[in-house]
Amino acid sequence: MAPFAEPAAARVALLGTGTVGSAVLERLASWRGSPFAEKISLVHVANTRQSASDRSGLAPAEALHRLTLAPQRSSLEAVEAALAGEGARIVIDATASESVAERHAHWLARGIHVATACKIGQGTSLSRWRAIRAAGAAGDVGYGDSATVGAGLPLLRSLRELQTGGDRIHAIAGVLSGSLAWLFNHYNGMRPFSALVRQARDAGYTEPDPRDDLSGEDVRRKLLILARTAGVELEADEVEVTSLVPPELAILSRDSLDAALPALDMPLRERYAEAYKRGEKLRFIARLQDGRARVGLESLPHDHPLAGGAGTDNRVAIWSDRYRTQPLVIQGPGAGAEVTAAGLLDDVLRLSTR
Ligand SMILES: NC(=O)C1=CN([C@@H]2O[C@H](COP(=O)(O)OP(=O)(O)OC[C@H]3O[C@@H](n4cnc5c(N)ncnc54)[C@H](OP(=O)(O)O)[C@@H]3O)[C@@H](O)[C@H]2O)C=CC1
Ligand SMILES: N[C@@H](CC=O)C(=O)O
Repeated sequence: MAPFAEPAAARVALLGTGTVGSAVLERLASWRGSPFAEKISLVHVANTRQSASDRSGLAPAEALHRLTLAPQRSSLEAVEAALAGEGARIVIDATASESVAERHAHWLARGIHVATACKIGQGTSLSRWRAIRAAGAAGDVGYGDSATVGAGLPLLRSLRELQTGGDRIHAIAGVLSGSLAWLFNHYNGMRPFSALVRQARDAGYTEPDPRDDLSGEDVRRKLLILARTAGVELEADEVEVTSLVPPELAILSRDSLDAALPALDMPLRERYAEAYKRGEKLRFIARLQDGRARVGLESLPHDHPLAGGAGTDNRVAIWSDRYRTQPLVIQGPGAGAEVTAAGLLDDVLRLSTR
């Protein structure tokens, strides 16, 4: 390379073209002609069914169309070959896939950066979290996880910066689910809760299976990521989780779920009525303190600091050495395609110049 030549654009593979993946493509397309676009070359796009690769770059606005025409079946084996070439290599994980998460450490070990919205990599078993951390450190590659908690809100970044500045994290508490925040901000006992769940799903706030939100599993993963980032290396089963999903709903296949959602209605109407009588609000809260972690629905006084916010707002309080009495509070939209895609692409831009 000539001494002052521009570095090659980072080569990017996007896995997942659903709610978040499509928004990533839209944001990339909106960068056309801007300096951001020059930093990134999209060379591979895949969902579960198909994949399309082009070494000279796929136009983001046409990527979904290229995918429908692609003769190539989707295979995770193809990702490395598709990324081969000069410049930084980055996988964007916009799936909710166990098999994609299982490969994060592998890609890092091969010198490929990973930017992920999926929490299964860092938010499930401790051994997988450690494998990802170790592979990233050994390969001097980056793992972009901003979108995994708070859909890109500066939560993980703040925890890391506080610790880099010498603080110990004492406790974390707050609303970590955008869909549950939206549900409890809108539920007033009049419309059935199940109807609101359908609306949150259709707006793209829930996980592909909304039971992952309602059961507290998604919040468990986020709390595990926050706790581990704060130096509290918990195993998944060390988080006490109280689910909102009745057993008869939990056992159903995804295909039969929609019709059975009204099973949520009566128990939540009762919880709401009790809270209302006391002048309180229902909020789905995650708490970490003294190495103990728990997640579940709480009834909070209406003026409680964690009861505020609107829409899909996450609201998270962090206590540390410098924020000993009054916590640092971070609030903002915690779900939705656009903010999540923006968080992912912030990470991609950072990784592209590492
Ligand atoms: N929605 C939100 O507000 C937020 C979501 N996230 C996370 O983003 C991720 C994606 O969520 P969302 O877009 O809503 O989910 P969707 O179900 O809309 O999209 C998932 C996509 O992943 C694809 N996919 C699944 N497995 C594979 C695989 N092995 N290889 C390639 N593609 C695969 C699916 O393919 P196919 O189309 O063929 O089914 C689909 O295109 C989740 O992990 C979620 O937790 C994080 C923050 C906020
Ligand atoms: N389903 C999640 C989406 C973001 O992680 C949520 O509701 O917070």
